[in-house]
Amino acid sequence: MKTSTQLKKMKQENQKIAMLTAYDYPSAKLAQDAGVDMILVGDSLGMVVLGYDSTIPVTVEDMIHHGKAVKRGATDTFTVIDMPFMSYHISEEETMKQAMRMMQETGAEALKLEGAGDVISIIGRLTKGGIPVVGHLGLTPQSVHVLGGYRVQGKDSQAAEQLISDAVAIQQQGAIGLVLECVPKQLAREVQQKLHIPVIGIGAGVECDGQVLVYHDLIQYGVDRLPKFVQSYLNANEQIKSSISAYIKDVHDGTFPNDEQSFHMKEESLPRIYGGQSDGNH
Ligand SMILES: Nc1nc(=O)c2c([nH]1)NC[C@@H]1CN(c3ccc(C(=O)N[C@@H](CCC(=O)O)C(=O)O)cc3)CN21
Ligand SMILES: CC(C)C(=O)C(=O)O
Repeated sequence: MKTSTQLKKMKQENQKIAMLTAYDYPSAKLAQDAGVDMILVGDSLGMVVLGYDSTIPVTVEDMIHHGKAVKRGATDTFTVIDMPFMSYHISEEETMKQAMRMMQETGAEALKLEGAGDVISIIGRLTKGGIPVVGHLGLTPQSVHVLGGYRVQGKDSQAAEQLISDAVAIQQQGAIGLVLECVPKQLAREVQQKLHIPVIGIGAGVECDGQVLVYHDLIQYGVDRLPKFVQSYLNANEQIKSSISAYIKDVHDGTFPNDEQSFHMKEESLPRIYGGQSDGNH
């Protein structure tokens, strides 16, 4: 497993970090087997797996349930899990309790928290408690209704400067990494150069220290609209649908199952289950 120290070293040596989300045992296992550097149990879970139209309905319970499955499939990959909507905003005590549960029950290596403001001091508290934290700035989907939609952030100089100072503050609190989502590439480059912790981008250009994508976007699985920043490598939707159609046809046609896919018994065993019909006396 790559540790947070090794991930920081990758940045120093200009080695790009490939991160991918996973939400269950098979996605985690395949991501690990393919060799991803880090896994994110993102709260995008709510949208791509649970069918909500935002990440807001996702609960700590949901994250733990899926996080446990991911860690069973990714025992040897550094795994970050999202603290969901409002689970780190009620009070410091509530935040610490939920963070403790998420770490202890899932076995994840780190937690990710969106935003700055009050979140900055919380990142310091969690770090002091022994929990590695990844920050998340730019488009922070848990605030979609405050931001007024899933839109590019940090486009004017004031917003860009605020984002840079937030990034520095998050690093000062001990964060081990930062996700930058949907910001202009020039701003991402600025943050990448300013920080010594890895900056992982999504819709933030190529000059980040690494990239993260949503698993279901990468393979086009169950999603039908892809954001412009996604690179997709497979159309699982088409392949899965045509496989299921072929199965339906085979069942309807009576060509599945064939004889080889069926279980057989010896002829002489038949009489008993048919009530002994073949002894000739009935
Ligand atoms: N399937 C999926 N992929 C993701 O990357 C993702 C999620 N879900 N859910 C949680 C957040 C929400 N994200 C999103 C969702 C939509 C856009 C989007 O439609 N963006 C527009 C740009 C709009 C603008 O120009 O300001 C785009 O065309 O890409 C971006 C990020 C990223 N995350
Ligand atoms: C899009 C990534 C960065 C994320 O936060 C998620 O998957 O929830």
